[in-house]
Amino acid sequence: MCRWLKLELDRKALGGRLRCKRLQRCTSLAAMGKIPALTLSGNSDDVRTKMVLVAAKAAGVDLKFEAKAGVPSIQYGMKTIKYTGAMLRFVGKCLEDTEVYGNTFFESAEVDMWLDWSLMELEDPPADLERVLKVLEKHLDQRTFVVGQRFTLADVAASIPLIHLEQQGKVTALGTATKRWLNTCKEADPVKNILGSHSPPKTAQPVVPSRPAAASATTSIASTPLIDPYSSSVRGRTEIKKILAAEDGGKGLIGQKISVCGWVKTVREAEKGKLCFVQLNDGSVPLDIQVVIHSEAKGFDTLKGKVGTGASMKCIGQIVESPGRGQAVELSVKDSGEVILFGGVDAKDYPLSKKGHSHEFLRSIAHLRPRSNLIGCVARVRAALAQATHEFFRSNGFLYVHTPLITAADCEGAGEMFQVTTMMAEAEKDGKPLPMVNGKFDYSKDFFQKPAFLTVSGQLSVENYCCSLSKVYTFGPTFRAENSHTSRHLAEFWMIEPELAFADIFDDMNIAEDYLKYCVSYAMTHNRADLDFFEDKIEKGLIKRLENLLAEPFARLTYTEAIDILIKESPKAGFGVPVEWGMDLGSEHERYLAEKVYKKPVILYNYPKDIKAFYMRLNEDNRTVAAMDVLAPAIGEVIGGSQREERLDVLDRRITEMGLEPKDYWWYRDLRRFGSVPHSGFGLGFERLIMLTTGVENIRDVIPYPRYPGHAEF
Ligand SMILES: NC(=O)C[C@H](N)C(=O)O
Repeated sequence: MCRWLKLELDRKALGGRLRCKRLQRCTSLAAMGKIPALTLSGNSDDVRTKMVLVAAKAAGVDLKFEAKAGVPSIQYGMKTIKYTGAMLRFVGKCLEDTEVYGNTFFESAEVDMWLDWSLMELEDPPADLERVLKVLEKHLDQRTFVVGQRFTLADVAASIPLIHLEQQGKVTALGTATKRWLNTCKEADPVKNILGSHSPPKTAQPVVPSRPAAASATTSIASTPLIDPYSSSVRGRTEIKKILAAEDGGKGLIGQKISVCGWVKTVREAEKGKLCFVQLNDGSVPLDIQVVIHSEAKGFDTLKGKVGTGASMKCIGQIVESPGRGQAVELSVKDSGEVILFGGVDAKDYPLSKKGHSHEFLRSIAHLRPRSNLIGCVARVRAALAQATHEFFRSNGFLYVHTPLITAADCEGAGEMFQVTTMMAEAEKDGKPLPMVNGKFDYSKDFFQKPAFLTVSGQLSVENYCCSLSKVYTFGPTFRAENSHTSRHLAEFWMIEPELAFADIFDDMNIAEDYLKYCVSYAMTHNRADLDFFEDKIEKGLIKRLENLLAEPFARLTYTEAIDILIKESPKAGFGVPVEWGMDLGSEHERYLAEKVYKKPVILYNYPKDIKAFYMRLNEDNRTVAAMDVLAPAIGEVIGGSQREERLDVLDRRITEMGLEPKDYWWYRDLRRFGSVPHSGFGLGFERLIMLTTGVENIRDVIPYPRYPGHAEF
């Protein structure tokens, strides 16, 4: 690749405008260029991290943030940039069309000068703050900004550490010029965006902003405001996550007056009723905050007999160091604090107690079970994995397509579909018999004028979009009317189905593996506290299993090779169902391969055609099709996919062989008549992915409202 092109691609990756003329002729190459994202990792509370984030915002550079302990650094592909000065200069120089590094050659040198000065003099804690502030006051006396006529890196480097010191109560008096300048900086968009629109000083009362602050582009805990902007009905509250999931466990907030709202997990009285210990949870983290309510607190008397497990309340108090074990800080509610009870609970009626419950019991109270630790953790991981799914496909250029839920086509040809009809309700309403013709139901009288069903897969519909937009995926509910009572099947489940044009079965395997790993690593980064809960309560060794999944390439072998291995292993393994070529592998065989033979996920491909669907591409051998399944330890099959049959004559033969009617698939066949291309795709059962990531063994516990035979309540 030409050097200029590479440079311009890099510049584009950083969010800048492309200038190179040559590149305009090479747009197709640009589309192919694999451009790594620019990422800053560091502690979100670290002033250096904040400086770099503000500088990137000011420079218009797309900088992804990843919370991580340790010294902040920027990663770009394999390259790393460390040290605050170097990082600030780097983001300042990324793009040609910004002025954050000054407007002229001389201004840039001035920016450099003040950058070095600030990094040296405003280090935390500064050696001699009074002297430093004097220098700054003198410099700013006749100026709006530190250098030139606009907000530059010099302002970033000086203002952010000062704001930080101010928040810690270390700045007592500022000169008039410095105050004016600092206010200007605080009002600058990049600063507001990263630090939040209001940074409460140390002992501020909770304030409800009149207008909700715009969500920050970066999603670090520190860059969102301490007080939730959408909490006006309770006059402001802080999410418990902001306190307990902070890297210092909330210690940085000691001394601050804070309000929290939530549901009581446990309550305990002490000192003859003069103290009340409450564990409060608001769902933002799997951790409860300990609230110690003293009898002199306003509202204390209203709690008597009403605050049991499940009650909802708001507590206003001060964050103090916790003398107890298990938490760094707690909320102390004394005479200047207040407790407000929203909804009390009569302990004898509330079905959830503080001790654990069986998963079966929780299912019977699906409306209340989100308050259990288990279902709370599952819900957070489920949401994160959905987010990861969209992020993965979007960043790889896939379009999200909504495929219909009601369909007249049976994708799998399996016939286990839920029928959608209004005939029965109408007949019942009118008291008339169902319309019949020649001894069969007369569907021409039905809503869709033909039999219609809930979809079992979005694949056939998404293929149409694939054969025009190249890379697409669908993600939605699918339905199977199997009378199955196992812990692995549901009548309603969610499926992710990507479809790629100009791709064979090996491309399909590559994307499946990359996607699975992306999701697992996303949960490891964003949901560590939830995963720790699963490790502790559900599956010992879960984290290790997930690390293993990420560590190595998945094993890949053909179905025929797998059968050979399984036959050899049979005497030792003692399978319930004997192994022979042509059989559909059972979960005992699949798990044996993944857990015992390879000890990691395995992709099997080239299955016998007779056990697979009609749309899978027939291989040269005429006996197998280009189908693949991903099998994971502890779970079994998580993904099933194939290269699709793109040759019309072969497809027609297969449809007929399977006892289906080619005319029912007229539109699917049209794609093979007009501009047919090799293409591939797969389906991943979303609930299986959650089971894989959490270790939860019953599929009914990873979906909010499980649907299975006899169960459609809630
Ligand atoms: N999109 C897919 O390949 C999934 C496949 N149709 C299934 O239902 O298993």
